[in-house]
Amino acid sequence: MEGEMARIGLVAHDDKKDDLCRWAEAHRDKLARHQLWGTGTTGSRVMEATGLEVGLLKSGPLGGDQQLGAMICEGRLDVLVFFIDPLSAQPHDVDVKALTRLATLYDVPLANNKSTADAVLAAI
Ligand SMILES: O=C(CO)COP(=O)(O)O
Repeated sequence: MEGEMARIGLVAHDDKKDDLCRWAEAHRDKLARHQLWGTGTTGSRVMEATGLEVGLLKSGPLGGDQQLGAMICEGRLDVLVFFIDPLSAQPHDVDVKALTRLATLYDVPLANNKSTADAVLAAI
C-alpha cells in the first residue's frame, strides 16, 4: 500500500477529539494525499482544523461507527484511526466494540492512539 492512496477512517471519542485534530493538523500534508472518512462530529472537526475534505458519515452513536464497520467488511476502508477514550463509558459501547472487532477481523490497521497513528501513517 506504500505510496498509494489509502482510504482512512477518522474517529475520536469526545475527550480525544482535540488530540485527533492536533494529530491531523500535524500530518496535514500527508493526509491530503489520501481519502478521508469520518464519523459526523469527528469528521467535521477535522475538516475545520485542517481544511481537508472528509467524507462525513453519521455521528458515531447514531450509526457512524457501524457505517465504518460496513466499509471495512466491504473492502472500502484501508486504515482506521480511532482515538478511543479509555477513561469514559460510552453509551454506544457495543458499536465501538463491533467496529474494533471488524478492523481486527479484516486485518485493517487500527490506530487507537497518537503513537500508533504516527507509525501507521509513516507506513503508507
Ligand atoms: O462516537 C464516536 C465513536 O464511537 C464518534 O462519533 P462522532 O465523531 O460523531 O462524535
